Amino acid sequence: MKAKLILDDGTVFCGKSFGYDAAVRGEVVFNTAMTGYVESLTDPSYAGQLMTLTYPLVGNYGVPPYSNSENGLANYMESDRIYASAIIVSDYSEKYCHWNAVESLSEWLKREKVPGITGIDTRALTKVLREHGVMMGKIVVEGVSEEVVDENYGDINFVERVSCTEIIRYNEGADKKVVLVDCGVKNNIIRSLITRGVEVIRVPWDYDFNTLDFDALFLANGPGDPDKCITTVNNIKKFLQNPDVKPCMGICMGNQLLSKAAGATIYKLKYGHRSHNQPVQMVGTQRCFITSQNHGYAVNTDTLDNNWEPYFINMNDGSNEGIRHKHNPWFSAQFHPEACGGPVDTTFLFDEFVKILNKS
Ligand SMILES: NC(=O)CC[C@H](N)C(=O)O
Repeated sequence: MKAKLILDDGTVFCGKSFGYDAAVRGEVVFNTAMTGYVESLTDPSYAGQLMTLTYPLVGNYGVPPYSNSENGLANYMESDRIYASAIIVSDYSEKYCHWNAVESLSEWLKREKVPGITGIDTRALTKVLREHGVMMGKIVVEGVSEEVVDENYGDINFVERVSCTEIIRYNEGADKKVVLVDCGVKNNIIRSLITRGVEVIRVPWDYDFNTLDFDALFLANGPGDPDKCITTVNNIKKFLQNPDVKPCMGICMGNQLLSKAAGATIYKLKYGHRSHNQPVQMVGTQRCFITSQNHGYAVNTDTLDNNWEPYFINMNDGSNEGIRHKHNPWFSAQFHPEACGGPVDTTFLFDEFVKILNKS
């Protein structure tokens, strides 16, 4: 079936539908990673976005099963469904070969009712987005209704849509308890905590966790504009003001929310960071890490309260990549230490967090 991608500035790209045949509207973003379409599609942080992949050949390693491990988390996915609104590729391969694949990307997209378009010059499209900045767009499929929900990405509280609605506990009974605020958490963050021997108490984004009995706080990733999460920021502020100081770590949206609680403001990047090779420098050292990232907003470091300082800085554009408190064990990263771009280059941050926690 013929399909078109129509950007809000009027640019049109023609291709073919290989996913679910339906029209969809969303924020068109690009990701330059060479692999990882399964993890990216199931990352709740992609909610509301049409994900363009610049790497041309997509689909050739198929899709793994949703098999669950004993803790109830899907083994090979970042959540239990596709969250991206659509996928845009250059050259879709229906044939696949991988020891763990059970179906093709097309079959999976169709079953989950997610549109996919192939035959698009995704590098040309990326040039448009880099010049103009990310923008809204829609995919329409020939012979199918073109009606779409007319919402603007920036107006929606996506966190509310993807967060869990009740408390879920993992590794119950472990010595130390970590409250994990679920703004749209990726499974590998939960796995990274469980394998380090702590109990994880996963709470909804707007839950006042300060009322619980716990030893440390973890702020997860999530979709959309962090300025929509006022309730979470107020809960974090309460946590930071508590004289009983407990460790805290944040990732991505977690970095943004912790920074907001520390007085900072947020701005939108022109086209975000979505790739496996974003270089970040640890401030005060000559150490540079190649990191995996997926974010569209950034922290304005200059607006941080005096008790805080930047922890990491992006070496491409100088934007903030993490913050830390000058005296208390509170820190966060804008990149994803749990993601396997490297594959384990920055997982030491989890070790650091649990080491502080076990000492406390
Ligand atoms: N992965 C994330 O947590 C993304 C955070 C936020 N939604 C952003 O785009 O900046």
